[in-house]
Amino acid sequence: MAVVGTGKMGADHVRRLHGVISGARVTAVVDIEADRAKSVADAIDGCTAYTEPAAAMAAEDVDAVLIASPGPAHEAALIEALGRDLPVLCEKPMTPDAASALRILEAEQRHGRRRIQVGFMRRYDAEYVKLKRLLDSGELGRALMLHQRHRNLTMPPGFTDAMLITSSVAHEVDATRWLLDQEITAITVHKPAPTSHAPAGMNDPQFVVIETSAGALADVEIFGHCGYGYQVQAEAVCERGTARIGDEPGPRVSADGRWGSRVPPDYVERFEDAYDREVQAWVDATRRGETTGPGAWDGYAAAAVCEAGVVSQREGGRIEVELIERPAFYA
Ligand SMILES: NC(=O)C1=CN([C@@H]2O[C@H](COP(=O)(O)OP(=O)(O)OC[C@H]3O[C@@H](n4cnc5c(N)ncnc54)[C@H](O)[C@@H]3O)[C@@H](O)[C@H]2O)C=CC1
Ligand SMILES: O=C1[C@@H](O)[C@H](O)[C@@H](O)[C@H](O)[C@H]1O
Repeated sequence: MAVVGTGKMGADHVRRLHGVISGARVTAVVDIEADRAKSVADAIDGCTAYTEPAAAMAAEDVDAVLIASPGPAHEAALIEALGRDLPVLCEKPMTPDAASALRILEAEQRHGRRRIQVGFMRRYDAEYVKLKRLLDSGELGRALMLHQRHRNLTMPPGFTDAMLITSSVAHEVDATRWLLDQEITAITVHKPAPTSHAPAGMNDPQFVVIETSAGALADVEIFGHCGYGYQVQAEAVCERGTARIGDEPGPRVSADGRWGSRVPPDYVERFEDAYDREVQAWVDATRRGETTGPGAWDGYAAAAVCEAGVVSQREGGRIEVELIERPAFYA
């Protein structure tokens, strides 16, 4: 298979595909930075480095593609993969806005067969899966509210206010839709006084309120520069009880006069198992000739909600989300 984009996520996925996952072999890696692709390819027997996604996808030994280039580059790579009938695991966001996401929905429907899985890996995280099962079981009754916290140690240079929504809150947008099995109908983004640790001019943290089709409310604290680690938590408030995840990712250690757990530095460590399960599930489905997991409809819905969120962030107030009717193809 080919991996497109060999930056932080792409290189980690290559490591995972090569050393952790069974049933797949990385034969091509692509990066517009030729040296970066070459250094990743050189570490793997039989792997060729490319600078053009189309050239890698045309290679005879490429049967599937993992896309981990930046969001704005996804549309072209997805169209190329669909044109070659290659199964794809595309990192989130599927595309950066609703119009481009719609073009992908239309292209996949014209293709006539689902080929795209989107990298919303929280659906494969053990704690999220347990929370989903609990909510689906009905034991706690109907879910009324979802409280979510998403804190990053720091953000890479160039990370913008809009990306807090399109790149970070995108995960809670998908988690809310998936956990509650409801579409999102409106979003409001609030901007408290920023932390002095954020770059000048950046509104960080932000507080997002999401309304759903069945009248549930979800909130998300997104904090890009919390300064102490990477922390993702969620609590569902239901009619007969509450359920909370994400409090304790590591073992509780007593040592040096202290007791407690550690906070991981980033998503690569916090969600390592989830990425492993996500990629293994994709490889297994691909080998069976199937496409499973979050798909292009989920990528489109998330893009539309995030786009509305960026409008709320910029202009203030509550913005309604307009989704097209869900095509039967994505039922
Ligand atoms: N699921 C998750 O938790 C996470 C997902 N991501 C997603 O993964 C993707 C990559 O993010 P990072 O690895 O953090 O970015 P990065 O900036 O570290 O790496 C991106 C790489 O893609 C290369 N690139 C740029 N345009 C390209 C093109 N047209 N074709 C091929 N290569 C190209 C760049 O040279 C760079 O090496 C993004 O879509 C991002 O949103 C990122 C972090 C976590
Ligand atoms: O996708 C991711 C990053 O792009 C984003 O910047 C982080 O905030 C998220 O936690 C991570 O999962």
